[in-house]
Amino acid sequence: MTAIHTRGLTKRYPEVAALDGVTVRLDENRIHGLLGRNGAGKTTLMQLLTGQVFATSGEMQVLGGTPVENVEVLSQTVFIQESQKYPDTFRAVDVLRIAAGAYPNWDQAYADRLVEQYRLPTKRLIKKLSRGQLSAIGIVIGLASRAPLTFFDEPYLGLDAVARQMFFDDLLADYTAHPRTIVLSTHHIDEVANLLEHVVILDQGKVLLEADTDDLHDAAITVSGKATAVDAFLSGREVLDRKALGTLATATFTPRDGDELAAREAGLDLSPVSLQALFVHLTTANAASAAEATDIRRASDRAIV
Ligand SMILES: Nc1ncnc2c1ncn2[C@@H]1O[C@H](COP(=O)(O)OP(=O)(O)OP(=O)(O)O)[C@@H](O)[C@H]1O
Repeated sequence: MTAIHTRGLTKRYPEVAALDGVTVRLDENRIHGLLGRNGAGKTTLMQLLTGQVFATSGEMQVLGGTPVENVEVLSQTVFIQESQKYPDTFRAVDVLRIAAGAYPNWDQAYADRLVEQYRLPTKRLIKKLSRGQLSAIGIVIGLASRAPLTFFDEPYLGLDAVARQMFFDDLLADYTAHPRTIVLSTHHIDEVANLLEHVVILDQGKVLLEADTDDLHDAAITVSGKATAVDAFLSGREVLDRKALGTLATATFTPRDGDELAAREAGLDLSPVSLQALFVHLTTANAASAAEATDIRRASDRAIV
């Protein structure tokens, strides 16, 4: 079943098209990664999908309906934003009490456990909390609400590495026990790569790549070895990236049938391309990478077949 389907979704501001003809399909009960460099349009897409801003044009279906002023859809949705503001007199305990009343699937015992785990001082005024503690409030709400559709927009600003890892572990454990659709925007790609089942990469408001992460692994391969052997092997192949260090070279390319065997026979080491490497490569030189993203998508489509 599809949780989210957009067609040609566009949001124009006077100076910029924050989203420009975005067509994506996100299946339900999966963890989707929304990746993109600063200003790519990630937050805007989430704001549109949660009815917080209006589209300029295009269509979207969220849990079978429009999210705009639709209580039925919005009551099943939680959106954790990095820039969430709270009234000056509020303490975390006040926010959590409101969240408990707002989300039908709220699990209070789980929320209490998370509060302890993230060492959240619930009685202190929110305006006195550190950046990481503020993020922890969002994480507790995002997880304990168990909303069928959960959006996390960079939810861990200010969290230290331990707390961040804790969040990824909690997310995976709770998602496994209570499957739901999760959309996570992040710049920490390597840290979440194992968690993501499907990714959408946005660049300047457009979809650069949409693919299942399993298929991406088949869509590009990294070879390394002696530079002369690597270059001989790459001849006639679609190269995405090549780096040399002295007499050694590493290159990422789009494989065709039989390429893995051929690389081994050429004495090269093979490794799956990392999502982070692919992301950096695709988003650094936009014009060239749009064509490459199309090639990778074709390759990942072949992998699906
Ligand atoms: N309310 C607004 N008015 C004008 N421009 C906006 C508005 N909101 C977003 N934009 C612009 O739209 C583009 C996309 O912004 P958005 O916040 O969606 O990006 P993002 O991918 O979430 O970025 P980041 O990773 O830095 O948070 C940016 O160029 C931004 O400046």
